[in-house]
Amino acid sequence: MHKSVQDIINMKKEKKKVSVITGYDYTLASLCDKAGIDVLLVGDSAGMVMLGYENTIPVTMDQMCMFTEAVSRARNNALLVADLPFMSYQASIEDAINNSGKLVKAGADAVKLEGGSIMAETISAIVDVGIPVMGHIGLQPQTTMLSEGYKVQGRTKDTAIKLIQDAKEIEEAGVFSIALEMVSHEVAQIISETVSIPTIGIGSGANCDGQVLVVQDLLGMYDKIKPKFAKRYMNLSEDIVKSLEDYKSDVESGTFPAEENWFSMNPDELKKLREQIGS
Ligand SMILES: Nc1nc(=O)c2c([nH]1)NC[C@@H]1CN(c3ccc(C(=O)N[C@@H](CCC(=O)O)C(=O)O)cc3)CN21
Ligand SMILES: CC(C)C(=O)C(=O)O
Ligand SMILES: [Mg+2]
Repeated sequence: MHKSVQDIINMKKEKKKVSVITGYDYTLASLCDKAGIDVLLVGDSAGMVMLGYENTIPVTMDQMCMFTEAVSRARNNALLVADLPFMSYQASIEDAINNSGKLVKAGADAVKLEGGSIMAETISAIVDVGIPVMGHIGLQPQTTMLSEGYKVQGRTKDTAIKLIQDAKEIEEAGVFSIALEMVSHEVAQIISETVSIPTIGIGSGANCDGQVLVVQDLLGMYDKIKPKFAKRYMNLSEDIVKSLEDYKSDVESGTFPAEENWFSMNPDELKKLREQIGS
């Protein structure tokens, strides 16, 4: 049986750090699950990493459902959380509930949405119908059209107080965990000490209750943005390009395919064929 929302909540009490990976496809999600990652997040960053958009704004519910279905076929162990994409929950509580239901039917155990106190009512409405919600405060990529890009949040006293207040209000509204994206590490620590549910940091320092990274960032295969928090455990792009160059050169030289890569007829059948067609 895979991990439950309650298992993740309990990890904070047991002082165990929660490992979260954002992934979108069957193949990589299978490997994440095999590695024992606690939570697989089907993030709306899929729009950038899988579909090549500039930001997460264009991502649709249909796309999120497709990625969620793919990851759900891969997981045996992890909890599966899916992002509600831009405009799938902001316009009305009815939208939020309907679209959360779609992600659950696609295989998610919980949904994640961006926003602090202004989302409190929406969060409790989704939780009330029986769908667990992960919060997401700090940098909110779905609202960066209003600001100047992907910047650190909570560096001043007043923005810090707002973030702490947001965390408390969404905890009160019923989230089981809160993603803290690009929050100054001091504020992330205060929030983590204040709320009783696990905080999951990305670019928010070491005192969060867990960490999240995008799998393609971790493997070093997404080169378009290189945020300082995205530690590269491999430089897979280099290896992939090298392998593809080797393949191209093997095709051109005739080194590939070799005998081990092809299939033969039954020799008797080949003989009969030759006789019949006279070759
Ligand atoms: N592949 C990928 N990884 C992510 O972590 C990610 C996405 N996509 N898409 C959605 C958001 C956008 N994120 C981003 C994107 C860029 C920066 C960035 O450029 N950061 C710089 C500037 C920090 C500053 O000084 O304000 C950095 O050096 O970290 C940060 C977060 C995080 N999320
Ligand atoms: C980075 C995480 C928190 C996310 O929201 C995403 O991958 O979309
Ligand atoms: Mg997201």
